[in-house]
Amino acid sequence: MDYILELDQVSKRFPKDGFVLDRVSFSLPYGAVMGLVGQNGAGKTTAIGCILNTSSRDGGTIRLFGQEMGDQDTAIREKIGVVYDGDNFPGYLTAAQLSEIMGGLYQAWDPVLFQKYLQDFHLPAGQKIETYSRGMTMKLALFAALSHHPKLLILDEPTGGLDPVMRDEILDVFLDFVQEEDHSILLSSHITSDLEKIADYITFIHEGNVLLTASKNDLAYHYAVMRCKESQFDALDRGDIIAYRKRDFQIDVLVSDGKEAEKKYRDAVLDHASLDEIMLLLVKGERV
Ligand SMILES: Nc1ncnc2c1ncn2[C@@H]1O[C@H](COP(=O)(O)OP(=O)(O)OP(=O)(O)O)[C@@H](O)[C@H]1O
Repeated sequence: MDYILELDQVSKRFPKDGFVLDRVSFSLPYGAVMGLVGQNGAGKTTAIGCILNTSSRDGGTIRLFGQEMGDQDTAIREKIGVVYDGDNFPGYLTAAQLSEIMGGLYQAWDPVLFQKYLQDFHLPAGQKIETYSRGMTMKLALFAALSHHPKLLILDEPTGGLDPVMRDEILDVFLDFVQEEDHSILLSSHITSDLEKIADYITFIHEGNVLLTASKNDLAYHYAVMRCKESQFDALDRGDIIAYRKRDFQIDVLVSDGKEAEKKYRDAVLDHASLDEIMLLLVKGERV
């Protein structure tokens, strides 16, 4: 399989607060959307900073479009559209002025496409960006990222703080973007329902470590939560248990192959594992 983005054992330390991004590895294929999920402070933004080379790393390799990106690598940067959580542009600019500035930064800047986005999504070109609502600002950032014809979109919490209608509109723009088979998206998000809708792959990150990286189909069709009594839990092969959590009257056990588990443990009760529940079990659960 060809990958648009590959992280291999990427590490980054912040000695002052003791945070370590610890040998993070994952790969994003062409034509796919990967969701980077994790709690606040898990290391998502740090990982994105390493990918974009805005943050130096202490170890590991990152390949974009099959190459390692150097500091002056404008050709690779041209092919990446980036949207950060929060303010992406100075508020005193209008969208029309922003278009002129972007034209100077990106060879492939397409003012006609940018203008079309502004019109289609009712963003006033002559109004200062600081007067935009949060949703309008996020849309503007996304359209600016798309208007230099990138192949890879990297989005840090692009739908955070948006209402469901606005989120849905933005998710549709993402889905439209990945219709092209050489386009991919890496997005970090806390909103697992968004990822259920658009992600093909999910990477769970916790305290700087990748806990799990898998295709969403694999998670949806194979991963399951087994509800066990204590005696059933004791009889499980330890190798079948990814993580477990003791509750009042049962033990929830995350397994990677629900159908196998159903065959093997005839009296087992198995439920579909939602992203939220997988995350909860990986983060709060215990390992054997
Ligand atoms: N420039 C920095 N200097 C020192 N510590 C930093 C710096 N940037 C991030 N950190 C620390 O690294 C850890 C991971 O932060 P990061 O922003 O990557 O997490 P995140 O998963 O993106 O969180 P959130 O969902 O809240 O945005 C945190 O403990 C944070 O304090």
